[in-house]
Parts: sequence; C-alpha cells; structure tokens
Amino acid sequence: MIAAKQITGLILAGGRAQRMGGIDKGLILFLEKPLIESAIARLKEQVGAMLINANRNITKYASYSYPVLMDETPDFSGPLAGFAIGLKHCQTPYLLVCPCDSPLLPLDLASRMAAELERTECDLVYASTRALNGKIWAQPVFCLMRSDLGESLNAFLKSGDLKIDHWFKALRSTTVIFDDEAAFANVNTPEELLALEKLAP
Ligand SMILES: Nc1nc2c(ncn2[C@@H]2O[C@H](COP(=O)(O)OP(=O)(O)OP(=O)(O)O)[C@@H](O)[C@H]2O)c(=O)[nH]1
Ligand SMILES: [Mg+2]
Repeated sequence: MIAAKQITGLILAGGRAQRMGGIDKGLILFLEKPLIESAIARLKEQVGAMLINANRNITKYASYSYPVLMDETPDFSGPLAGFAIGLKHCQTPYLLVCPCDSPLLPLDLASRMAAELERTECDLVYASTRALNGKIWAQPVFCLMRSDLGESLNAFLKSGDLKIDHWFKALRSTTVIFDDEAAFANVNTPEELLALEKLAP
C-alpha cells in the first residue's frame, strides 16, 4: 500500500489569474484567509511532505514554512511548468499535485488516487468528477504520479507542447471518478469566489 509519508503534496499557485484581474490568486482572501491556506490545510493531512509552486510574492508563500519553488520555464507557460519543478524537488516516490484555488478539495484525494495508482500500476492518475447530468469531467491539475517522471516531462516540454492531457496520453495514465463535484469547485473569477464562500462548510 502506498503510505501518506511516501507522497509529497505540491500546491500550484504559479498562474497569472487573468480572470481574477491578474492578482496572485493563492493570496486572495477566502473566508478572511489567503485562499491557499484552505488547500494547504486539507492537503497536508494526506501527505508526508509539502511543496508550494509560486512565481510571485515568494516571501509570503514561504511564511507557510514549506519550500517555495518558482517555474524554470519562462512566462507563465502553464501548470506543467509547476509539475516539472515539483518533480525536480520531490524527495518521495510519489507527487500529488493540487491547485491553490480549490479550497474544498477532498480529504480522501490522496488515499483514493494512491489505491488506483497501485491497482492499475500506472505512472499517473488524475481526478475526474461526475456532474449531476452524469457527464464526466477531467480535473487534470489534481493528479498523483510517480516522482521519477521528471525526464519524461522535461522531454515533453522541450518538444514545445504545454498541454497537460497530451503529456498524460504519453504515459500510462488513468483516472479516479469522484462523485462529490463540489469538492473540486475552483475560483476563477470574483463571482466564483463569493459563490464558493457560501458553499464552504
Ligand atoms: N506553475 C504554474 N502554474 C500555473 C500556470 N498557469 C496556471 N497555473 C496553475 O494551474 C492551476 C489551474 O490554473 P487556472 O485555474 O487556469 O489559473 P490561472 O492560470 O492562474 O488563471 P487564469 O489566468 O484566469 O486562467 C492553478 O493552480 C494555477 O496556479 C503557470 O504558468 N505556472
Ligand atoms: Mg489558466
């Protein structure tokens, strides 16, 4: 069984947040605390070590006492840039990536993804959600992978492709479907922030 201590959690807070007006999304207030704090609180219970990926306000992110890693590829080239620096610094056999803007993320995320990774012997497992109408949506920035995939990812990024699903297809990958879609709700706009504050327990 993959144990929590074999997993490093990586919170991605390195985006541009253009739909939020370009501010640093991880630091906007959600129920009076920086948004990233909700993700940290939920993820840290599920893993043995934590990393934060950010490209701005490094000192503020460092105040959470986890290593803060900046993208090595320039100009906000997308979430895979965060995956790459996370894989480079991960010191456990598995890396679990989550975004900073999903404050209700599931408390059984790591355990369910780890069980599926082990069962299927895949390299990577990503989350999907089932909408009320039954449709399945991939949530690719929630994913658990073997931490020896750095070379594969670096080669993929060097080829000029930045699309998460393209990299996943190049690997042995699979998904876990979560029925609790609300747990994956994320904040992209000021309106979504207000709506999610009302949903929070
Ligand atoms: N490291 C890194 N993470 C990114 C980058 N772009 C997006 N992300 C992260 O990927 C996750 C999902 O991205 P989005 O919800 O689109 O966030 P965003 O790109 O900051 O917001 P928009 O500019 O409005 O699309 C968030 O956790 C972001 O922080 C990037 O260039 N580098
Ligand atoms: Mg984006």
